[in-house]
Amino acid sequence: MSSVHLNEWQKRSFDITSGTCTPEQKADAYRAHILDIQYAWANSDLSEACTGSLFRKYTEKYSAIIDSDSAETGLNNYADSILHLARCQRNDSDKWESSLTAESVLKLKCVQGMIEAGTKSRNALVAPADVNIVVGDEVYGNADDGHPKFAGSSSTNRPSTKTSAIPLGTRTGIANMSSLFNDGPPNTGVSATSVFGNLEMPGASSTKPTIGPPLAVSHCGAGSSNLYAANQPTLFSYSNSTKRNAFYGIANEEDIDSFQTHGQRPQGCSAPPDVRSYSGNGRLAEESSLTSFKTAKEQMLVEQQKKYGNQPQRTPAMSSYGGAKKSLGASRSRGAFGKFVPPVAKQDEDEYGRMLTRASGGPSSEPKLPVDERLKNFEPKIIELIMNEIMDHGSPVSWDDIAGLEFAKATIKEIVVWPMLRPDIFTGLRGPPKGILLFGPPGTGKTLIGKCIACQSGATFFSISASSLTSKWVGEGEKMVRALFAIARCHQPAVIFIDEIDSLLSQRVDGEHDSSRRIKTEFLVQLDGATTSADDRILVVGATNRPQEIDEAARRRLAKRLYIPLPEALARKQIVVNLMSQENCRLGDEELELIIQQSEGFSGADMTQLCREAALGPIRSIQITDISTIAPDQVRAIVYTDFKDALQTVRPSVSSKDLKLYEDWNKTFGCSR
Ligand SMILES: Nc1ncnc2c1ncn2[C@@H]1O[C@H](COP(=O)(O)OP(=O)(O)OP(=O)(O)O)[C@@H](O)[C@H]1O
Ligand SMILES: [Mg+2]
Repeated sequence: MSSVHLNEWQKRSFDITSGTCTPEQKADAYRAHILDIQYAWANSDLSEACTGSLFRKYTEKYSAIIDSDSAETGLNNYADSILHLARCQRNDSDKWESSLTAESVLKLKCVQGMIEAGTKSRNALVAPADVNIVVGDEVYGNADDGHPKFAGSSSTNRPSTKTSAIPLGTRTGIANMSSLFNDGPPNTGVSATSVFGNLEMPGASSTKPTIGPPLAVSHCGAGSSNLYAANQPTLFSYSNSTKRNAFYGIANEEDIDSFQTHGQRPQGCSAPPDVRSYSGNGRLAEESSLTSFKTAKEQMLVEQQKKYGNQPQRTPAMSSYGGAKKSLGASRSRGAFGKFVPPVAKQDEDEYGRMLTRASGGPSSEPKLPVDERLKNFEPKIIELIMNEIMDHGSPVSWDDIAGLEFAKATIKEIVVWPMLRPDIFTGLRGPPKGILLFGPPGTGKTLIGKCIACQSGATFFSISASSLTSKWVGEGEKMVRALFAIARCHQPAVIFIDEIDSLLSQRVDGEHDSSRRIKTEFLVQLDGATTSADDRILVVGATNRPQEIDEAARRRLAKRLYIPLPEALARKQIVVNLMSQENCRLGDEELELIIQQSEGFSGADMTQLCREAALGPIRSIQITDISTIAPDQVRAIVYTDFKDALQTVRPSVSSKDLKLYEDWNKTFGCSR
């Protein structure tokens, strides 16, 4: 070798042995050695014997690094970087276009051979990978018109472990293949006509009985039959479905049906070949079937068949091609309709009965047949809706939590609590009214009273909003109302609290939508107790801040109309004291009085808002930088100035004009003294 080469060689050898080289560098160095050896040999610098010896030595060293999967010393055939390399490669596959055309396919040697063989040889046409088809000796093509055909006569079958006899069609039972594929998949790119020319298929038109010899078919297993269904360029057909099924044996019936093409193709005609295999890679299915190669789809089908046995499996590729015949109804058991459940199932009704009985607190064995009977007239979904979504179990509220409103509280206790406790005393004229209307300005505690009734009355409490009773489905709203009262009757004593009742029972006007009018009417009927017995202990409590909008019929039925006014000074004081008792607050009596004076005209909600705002005062006085580190007990107490600041921003939400309206309505329709 030249001195230059030797120097380089020595340098590389030194690097390799120094121990600082990475496997990649070592591999490169050895590869360079090998190239040098080849180069020297080519220049006759090395003898053949020496070249062979060196070449072997360094190739072994090189391979030891390349093939080793050791992370420290090997490259594992560049496994880690191979993808990176691949990514760097230019890839023009998206620009690739198949060179196959209708003409070029016909010119393919294999196609030519097949057509030729079809005319001359009885065995040349179909030899799928997994199905051995033996055609009797007498079967051969009739080449009088140049088109391959099967002609049948008597034959002997080759013995097979699992055979099905399939008669071949005579010429009269042969359909033109081109007509069979006019409805074929558009993605084939090559029409079947062009693939096969005017190749005629036997038995496609099966109106006449086939008289040909039986075709012995040997199945290689479940998977193979499925594979067959997927790829078979089936150039024969079956005269009826029984025979067809006999042919497929244990093959999946849906797969078979997927061969049924749309439209004109007559039932019982031959299954189409998988034309995609012609257009996709230019290789005939016949050829592929002769090898053991399986595409991923084929393998999947085999796996599915193994997994699910004979259960019908719908395969997308197939259904996209055929399957029109069975798609109606057959697919109902799965897919979008698979989960459909009829809304009213007989057994479900009984289950609802039991559920309702359980929900009412009694053991499931407790006989409550009359109750359940009445609810059976309602759709379970409506009952479920009311049971699950309307029954309210909110956070506990006591009467003391409601500041002021002494008269309203006393009246409600009289109407709701006592009769519930002593139904035997509150009978006849002393019987409680069936409806209460709580009306007043916003934020005065009407909803709060409803919650308190829920907690304190001991009755089953239904808290519903008008929107949950109205439905976009015509007729559903009335059913909801009826179901609500029916369920309430099953759970007596019961309180039905309807917040914002004005939206449900607003005055009926001309041009109003029919469904909302019907809901109102139904509600009034139920409210009137027309359908309830006198002993029913159901109370309807409505709350509204728009009493003037309530229908006069509804107003009459809500006999106790209680005005829930703005809180008086004492009530406002109680709200502040209640809320501040949970906080670090230092307010003198005088300061408290000042706050109460300055909050004249505030509603209960406004007072709550004032306290919230004041509570933020100490936080606002903390430096922003200290906020993240300050301990909670270091935050200063809430003081009068915080309230003074809060009063600058919190204003009363009820105007004196609005207040006048409520007072007038109260004077006209209210029950307050
Ligand atoms: N009398 C009260 N005592 C204590 N807190 C009250 C009182 N009134 C109102 N509040 C406070 O105001 C909040 C709002 O009250 P609530 O929701 O009961 O008002 P409302 O009368 O139903 O108003 P709207 O008519 O707007 O529905 C309550 O959660 C409560 O914190
Ligand atoms: Mg309310």
